[in-house]
Amino acid sequence: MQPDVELIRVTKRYGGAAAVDDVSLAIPAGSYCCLLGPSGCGKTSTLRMIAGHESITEGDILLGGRNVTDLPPAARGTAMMFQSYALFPHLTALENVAFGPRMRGVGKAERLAEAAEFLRLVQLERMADRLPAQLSGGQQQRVALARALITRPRVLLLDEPLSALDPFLRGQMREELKRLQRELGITFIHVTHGQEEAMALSDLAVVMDHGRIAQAAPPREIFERPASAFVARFIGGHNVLDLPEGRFAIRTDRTRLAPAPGGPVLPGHVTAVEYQGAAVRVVVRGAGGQAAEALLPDAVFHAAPVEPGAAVTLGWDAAAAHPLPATAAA
Ligand SMILES: Nc1ncnc2c1ncn2[C@@H]1O[C@H](COP(=O)(O)OP(=O)(O)OP(=O)(O)O)[C@@H](O)[C@H]1O
Repeated sequence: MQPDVELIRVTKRYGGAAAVDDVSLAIPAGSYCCLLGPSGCGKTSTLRMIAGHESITEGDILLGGRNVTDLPPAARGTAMMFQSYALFPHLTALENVAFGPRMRGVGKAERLAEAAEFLRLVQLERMADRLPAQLSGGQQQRVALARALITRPRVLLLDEPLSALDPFLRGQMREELKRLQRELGITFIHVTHGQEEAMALSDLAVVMDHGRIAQAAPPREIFERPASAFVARFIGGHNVLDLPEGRFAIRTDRTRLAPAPGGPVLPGHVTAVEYQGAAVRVVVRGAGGQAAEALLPDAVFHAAPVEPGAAVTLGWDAAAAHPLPATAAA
């Protein structure tokens, strides 16, 4: 299938430094793509270049096979949803959603009917007459979403859409975004700091580091086969260990406080024990000062509990150790 969005050797320089450095990426049509990485890695610059809000220093961006590199935002077929919802405070929810069609000259009755349909899509039809100040953060965000979707974009761009919400609302809104993307069948590109968010949402997760793509793959592949120590550390859930056989990423949930028969081991001392409900996280300072941890099912931990200071030997099945390139920084 032809990719919906294609970045071909895209670079963005602000002054001298490259914020996005020779990035190539193909995002399949109708997929949920998350751009993730630490602060300053170039996620937002990449999104803004796709939207047309930022010029491209070098390279090309194709949307649906069309080169949009030099097109203004409105001519691209994208819509952007921002972290701050940027609703008009003096307009009702319905009028906010109807704003796009109003600008396009759609008649009042028609645009309000269309806006009502999109408010229904985000399950907010009962709040149609409220002003933004009379809505919760999550509700305001749904209005912003409806306002972006009413323009019928082929690609919806979302810049940290969940970061202003409390954890409960964030979970709800996450489900909502995924449902909408599935129902509408359009491509979503979503910038996030959060690996959990990217894991939950994406068909394609793109981990960025210093303006480059560290790995682009379905989230399960990234979790099971991180391409570098940076990726393994960033997505979490892994110990990155330098062993005599080389450098490995070993999932913390496959690490135990006992040697696996014939498997590798790391002796050390417990430095912290953190109860997490279904699991207990045991942090260990291993031989040579390497930090590692074991995420144990609660029953396993409580069958043989340990305390900080205890001498332990971490073990794992040899098959659970994923080899990493030795040169990877970070
Ligand atoms: N308008 C600008 N002028 C100069 N430098 C910029 C500008 N916008 C971004 N940068 C720099 O480009 C780099 C990438 O920034 P960008 O906002 O794309 O990163 P990010 O991954 O989205 O970060 P965050 O998660 O903090 O939003 C950073 O080093 C940033 O300081």
